[in-house]
Amino acid sequence: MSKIKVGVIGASGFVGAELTKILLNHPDVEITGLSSMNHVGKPLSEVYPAFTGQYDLNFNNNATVIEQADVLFLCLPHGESENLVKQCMDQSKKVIDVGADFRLKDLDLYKEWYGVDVEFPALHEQAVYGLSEMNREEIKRTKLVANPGCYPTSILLGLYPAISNKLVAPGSLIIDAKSGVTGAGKALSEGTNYALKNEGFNAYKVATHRHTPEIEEKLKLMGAGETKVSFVPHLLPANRGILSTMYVDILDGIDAKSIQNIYENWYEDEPFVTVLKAGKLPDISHVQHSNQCQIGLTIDKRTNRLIIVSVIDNMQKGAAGQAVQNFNLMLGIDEIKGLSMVAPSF
Ligand SMILES: NC(=O)C1=CN([C@@H]2O[C@H](COP(=O)(O)OP(=O)(O)OC[C@H]3O[C@@H](n4cnc5c(N)ncnc54)[C@H](OP(=O)(O)O)[C@@H]3O)[C@@H](O)[C@H]2O)C=CC1
Ligand SMILES: CC(=O)N[C@@H](CCC(=O)OP(=O)(O)O)C(=O)O
Repeated sequence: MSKIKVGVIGASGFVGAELTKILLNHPDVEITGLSSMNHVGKPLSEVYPAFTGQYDLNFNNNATVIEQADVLFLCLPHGESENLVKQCMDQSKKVIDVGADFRLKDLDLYKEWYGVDVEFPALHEQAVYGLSEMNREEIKRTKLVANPGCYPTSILLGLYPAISNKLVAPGSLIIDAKSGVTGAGKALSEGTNYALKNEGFNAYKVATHRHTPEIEEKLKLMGAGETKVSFVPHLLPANRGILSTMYVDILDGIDAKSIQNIYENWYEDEPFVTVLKAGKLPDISHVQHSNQCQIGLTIDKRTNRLIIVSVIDNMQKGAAGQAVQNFNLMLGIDEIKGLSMVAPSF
């Protein structure tokens, strides 16, 4: 079988580099181009010396990379993708957009939270939200995937069985999440400066983070109805990983064992989601560098709350790994191909 020609737009960024690393080990892929804005003409190894002596390719411009590939991954800042996706689709390419431009179906909400005007609404209608475990069949049929945000991936996977099986009263949910600093991308601002953040730990964008409408919109599709979430992200002094904790009121009459069983059965056949045995809790170090999500459940009998703890690697299941999972689905390839299943980090 001839290899699939793949280009990475914005390969000079953290997610683009992580994707390039994954794609290099994907047996069905030939990387035909890597693009950047400020590094065109320079080799990948100059920006990421880890590639030295292993693999190299000069960064090219977007138009050339699009032309030479059949499938494009876009790893760009918000608002930069829409135009380029239009160019890709006009040339009949398949696209996985890792940024936020196509995640929200409600375009008024998108404008409100991102401050970006939509130029091509029909493209937004076409896009399928790429939470692989939720929309697998639609992803297989689409030409445009909107890869989910990193926080929403961990949160939605954690809540999916409880919401879909109506185990909890969605009402208003409390979500408390922590992300490693790679979540902020390569262009480190003062907010993620090592000297300022190492040994520190802070909440940010409390109840104002742009992932809030994405979480609410997708929870509704899972059956939650009109739900509001109080979402509080924190910056963790670690490179990678997201740990999200969700607190939800259990509906009367549902016991701990049933909830545990429903979760375990729901994800039984999922290669990238594991529900831990009762009493066990996940740790970001158990999923770093892999495409895994691990979920631990606790029933707080005193308050009648289900407390769900969900962990992922923001660069893998939260971005590049899930993007390749969606690529495999779109191209009819085994879903796990090229993806790291287990990657102990210690
Ligand atoms: N980091 C994470 O954990 C996650 C990130 N995402 C999303 O993925 C996207 C990329 O994030 P991340 O890699 O972290 O960000 P980075 O800031 O690390 O990288 C963005 C890259 O985009 C390139 N770029 C910007 N504009 C253009 C353009 N017009 N054409 C070509 N290249 C361009 C820049 O290239 P250059 O420097 O060469 O100009 C830069 O290297 C964002 O939308 C982000 O929100 C999603 C989930 C998780
Ligand atoms: C730690 C940190 O700063 N994280 C980023 C979110 C990660 C990200 O890149 O957002 P998308 O998934 O929407 O693309 C933030 O809070 O803005």
